[in-house]
Amino acid sequence: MLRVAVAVPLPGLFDYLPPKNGGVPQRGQRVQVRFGHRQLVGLVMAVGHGSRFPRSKLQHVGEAIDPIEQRVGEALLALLEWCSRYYKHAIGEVVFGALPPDFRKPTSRWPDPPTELSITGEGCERLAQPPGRARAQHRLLAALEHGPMPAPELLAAAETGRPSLAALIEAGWATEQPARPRRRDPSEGPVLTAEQGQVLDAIRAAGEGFACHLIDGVTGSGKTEVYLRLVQDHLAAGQQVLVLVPEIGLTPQLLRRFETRLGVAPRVFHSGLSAGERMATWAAAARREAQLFVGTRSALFLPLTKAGLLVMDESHDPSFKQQDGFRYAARDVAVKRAHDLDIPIVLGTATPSLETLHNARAGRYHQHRLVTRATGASPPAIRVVDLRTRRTEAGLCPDALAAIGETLARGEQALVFLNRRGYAPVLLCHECGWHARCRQCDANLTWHRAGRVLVCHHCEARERAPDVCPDCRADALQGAGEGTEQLEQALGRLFSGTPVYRVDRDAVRRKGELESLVETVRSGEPCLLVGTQMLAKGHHFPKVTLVVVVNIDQALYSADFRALERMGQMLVQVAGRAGRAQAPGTVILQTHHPDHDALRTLVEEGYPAFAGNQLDERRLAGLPPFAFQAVLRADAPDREPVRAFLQAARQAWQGRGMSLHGPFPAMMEKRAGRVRWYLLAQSEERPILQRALDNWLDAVRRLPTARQVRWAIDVDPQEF
Ligand SMILES: Nc1ncnc2c1ncn2[C@@H]1O[C@H](COP(=O)(O)OP(=O)(O)OP(=O)(O)O)[C@@H](O)[C@H]1O
Ligand SMILES: [Zn+2]
Repeated sequence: MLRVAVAVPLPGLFDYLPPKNGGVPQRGQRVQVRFGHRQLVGLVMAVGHGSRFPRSKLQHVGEAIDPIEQRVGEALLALLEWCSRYYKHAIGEVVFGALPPDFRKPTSRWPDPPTELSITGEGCERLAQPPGRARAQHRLLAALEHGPMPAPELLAAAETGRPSLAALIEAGWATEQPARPRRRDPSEGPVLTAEQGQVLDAIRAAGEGFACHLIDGVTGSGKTEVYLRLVQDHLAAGQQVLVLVPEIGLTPQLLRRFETRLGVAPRVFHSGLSAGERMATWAAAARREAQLFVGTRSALFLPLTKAGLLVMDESHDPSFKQQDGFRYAARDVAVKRAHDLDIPIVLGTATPSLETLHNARAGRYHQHRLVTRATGASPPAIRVVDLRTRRTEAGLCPDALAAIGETLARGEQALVFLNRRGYAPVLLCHECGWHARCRQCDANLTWHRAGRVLVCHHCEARERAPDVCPDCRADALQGAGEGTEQLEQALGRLFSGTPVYRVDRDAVRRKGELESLVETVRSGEPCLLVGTQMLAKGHHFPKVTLVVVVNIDQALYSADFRALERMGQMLVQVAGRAGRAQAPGTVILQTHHPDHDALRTLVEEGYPAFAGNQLDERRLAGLPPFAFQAVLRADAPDREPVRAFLQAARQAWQGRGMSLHGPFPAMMEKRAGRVRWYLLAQSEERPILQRALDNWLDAVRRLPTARQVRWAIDVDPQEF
C-alpha cells in the first residue's frame, strides 16, 4: 500500500495500491495516479501495509516515473512534512508548491547532465593537416584546441551542427564526457575592515554545525563582503551553499559580483525562470553538479545534497513571506532547514525584523554588528521637513527642490523615493466630487496619465481614463496626490537638461532594463532617479548623495501593527542609498507629522533604538514576537456566508490555550470581487497554539458553512 501526496487542497495523503506490474515505488518517487476523473502526478510519501479502506476500493498507481536516483531526498521530504504540519497546509499542495512546476507533468524528466567535448591526440594530428573537404570538422577541432567546451558553445563557435560533431567523435578526434564545473581564479576582495574581520572570525569560530548568525550591519557596512568570504570557505571545502535574496535583489550586479569574487557562476533559481530552467537547476543541485545557488524564496527547497551554509540577504524583506497558497515564512523555514542539516545560517540586514531581534536577544541567534560603512563613508544625515508649513510642487517642498538643484550643480546625483506608481493615486472631478473607484475592490483607481488608463493596483483591473466626469459631464477631472509618473514629469520640467530616470514596475518591465539603467547611473553623469522600493534595496550608486523621501505618512497611523516597523525598514534602506562613496549623503524626509515619536526616535537615534522601542510596545500590547498568531481567512463574493462561516468557526472552539478574536473585515474588505474577513487566533506559547490549531481546524473542516466560502489558515501572518 502506498501513501501518496497529490496536488489537491485536501489534507492528508491518499492510499493507493502498488503498480500492477513492476517494482514498488519508494518514498520520494513520482507516480501517476487516478484522482477522481483526473490523471495526476503524485509523490509517494510512505510505503506501508494497512489502509483504512478495503482493498477493493483502492486503485493502482502507475509505475514510478523516474529512476530511483531521482527521488526527492529524505531531508527535503522531512522538511516538507514539517511545513505541512506547522503551516497547517495540505501536504500535497506543500509538496507540489515547493517542487519545480514540471514535477506535475508526467512527461517531464531531469535534463541529462551537461557534457563537454575535448580534442584527442588523433584530433590534434588531424588539426595539423589541411582541412580538405572536412571544413566544419576542422573548425570544430580548432575551437577545441584551447580546452574542453560544452556542445552548444562549441557548435556556435564553429558555426556548424550536431552531425559534424557526431562524425568527429565517430572518427576518434574528439570525446564527450561529463562537464566539470568551470572555475576561474577568484578575484581578491578588499582588505576587510577590523569590524568585518571580527564578524568573520566569530562566525568561523562557531564551527560547522547549526548556528544562526545575524549580521546586523548598517547600509554599506560590507555585509556582502563577509558572506563572500564565508561562501568561499564552504565552496573550498566542496560543500554546497545557498544564498537567498529578496525578489528584487536578484540583480545581474549581485550575480556578477559573486562570480568574479568566487570564480564560479552561481546557479540562479526563481519563479521568473522557465520550467525547464528550474528543472535543470534542481537536477544540478541534487546531482551536485553545482555548488553555489542564488535564488528567491522558492530556492529554499532546492535539493541540496551536500549543503554547508545558508545565507539570507536582506532577511527582513517582506518578499520572504509567501502570501498565498502554501503560505510560509522563508526566513523561519530556512532556519529550520539549517537546523535539520546541522549547518550554519547567516541572516544579513541593516534593519532586522522585530522577530529576528527578539530571537537574538533571547540568545537563539548570534548577533554580529557592523556599525560603520566599509568604505569609510559617514552615515547619511536625515533632515525632517515639516510639510504642514510648506507649499509643494508635485509633492516636493522648496527645501527638497533646492537641495536637488545644489546636488546637481555639484555634479552629483539625487534619488527621489515615492512608493506609489502612476501619475496620481486618485482621479477626481473638481465639480461634483466623483472619483474613480475600482468596481472589484475597496480602492481608488490609480491614474496612469501617459497610458490614459485607470488601473487598480490591487486586482490589476484597467479601464480607459475618461476625458470628462462620467457623472456630471464637467470637464474638471484632475489628479489628487502624486505618483512616480508625475514626479518624473515635474522633475523633468524643473530641471530640464538633466536626465530623469524612473524606476518602478511600469517603467522597468523588460529583463535587462533595470540592469542597463543601473549601469548608466553608476557611470556617474549627474541625473535624477525617481522610483519606488525597486530603487530602495541593495543598489550601490556611488554618485547619489541626496535622497528625498516624498511621503511615508500613511504608515504612521496605520491600523496594521507592523506598519511602523516596515516604514522604519524602508526609510533606513532608502536612506542607505545616499552617500555610499566619498561624498557625504543627505536625506530629506518630508512629513506632515514631524513630531511623531517613533519617527523621531528613528531619525535621531537610529534603527536599533527605534526597533527597541517597537519591541517594548509589542511586549506591552501582547503582540508578536511576544505572542504567536494564526489567521483563519475566508472570502466569497458576498459578505454573509463569510461572516456566517467565521462565526461558526469561532463557536467551534471551546478549548483553552488559544484565544480567538473577530471576525474582522480584512484591511481591504473587498478585493478582486471578493469580500474578505478573518478570525485571529493567538497564544503566548507556540506549541500550545500549534496543538490548539490542529484540534480547531478538524472542527472547522467539518462545518457545513465551510463549503460556501474559500478559506485558508495563515500561521504567523504578516498582513491582515
Ligand atoms: N573592507 C572593505 N574595504 C573597502 N570597501 C569595501 C569593503 N567591504 C565592502 N566594501 C565596499 O563597500 C560597498 C558596500 O559593501 P557591501 O555591498 O558589501 O555592503 P552591504 O552591507 O551588503 O550593503 P547594503 O546592505 O547597503 O546593500 C561596496 O562597494 C563594497 O565593495
Ligand atoms: Zn481592484
